[in-house]
Amino acid sequence: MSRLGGEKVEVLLSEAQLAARIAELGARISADYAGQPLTLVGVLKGSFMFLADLARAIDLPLKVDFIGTTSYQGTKSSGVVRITNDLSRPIDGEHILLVEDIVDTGLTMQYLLENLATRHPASVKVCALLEKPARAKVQVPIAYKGFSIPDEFVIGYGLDWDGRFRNLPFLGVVKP
Ligand SMILES: O=P(O)(O)OC[C@H]1O[C@H](OP(=O)(O)OP(=O)(O)O)[C@H](O)[C@@H]1O
Ligand SMILES: Nc1nc2[nH]cnc2c(=O)[nH]1
Repeated sequence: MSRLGGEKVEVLLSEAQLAARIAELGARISADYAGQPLTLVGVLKGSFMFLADLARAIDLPLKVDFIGTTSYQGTKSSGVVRITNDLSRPIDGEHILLVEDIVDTGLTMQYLLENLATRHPASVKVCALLEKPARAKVQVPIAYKGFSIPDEFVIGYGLDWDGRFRNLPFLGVVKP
């Protein structure tokens, strides 16, 4: 059995499309933060693959940390964001780039932006691989965005469906 586990999955963004866009984002981030110390904060679990590729596309002496959040059961947001793993150290005075796989309702990012602001960083911006504008419940400023996508539940490249499919190297949609 393959990593699709027998499900029919349609490719929305191929490995090559993801890689090309991430190279562009990395170049922009490298130029914008040149000469400044930058810390990438990956939002677990969904961002692990994106962060690994983005970090390698950024030509700066980076620091990397992670914060874990959860709010989805299956394909539904509970609306309540919970931190499952906190940052490993204080971030006061640091330039932070939150690295997120997807901004859907926007509730996770809104919660994290408010939470990190209380820790007195020098700046906090958002880099999101995907945005689903049709589902936004709150507006979140995304400084670096990979793709806007239609209102479909997507899987792969870090994103799960009930914990599975994070290891697909592309972004897909499950077909019935
Ligand atoms: O904009 P929102 O509607 O808040 O959705 C976005 C969040 O949902 C997913 O995380 P999830 O809570 O499923 O946890 P996971 O990353 O561990 O899969 C995704 O990784 C984002 O963090
Ligand atoms: N896997 C997955 N997680 C999400 N969290 C918020 N939106 C999505 C989505 O479309 N797919």
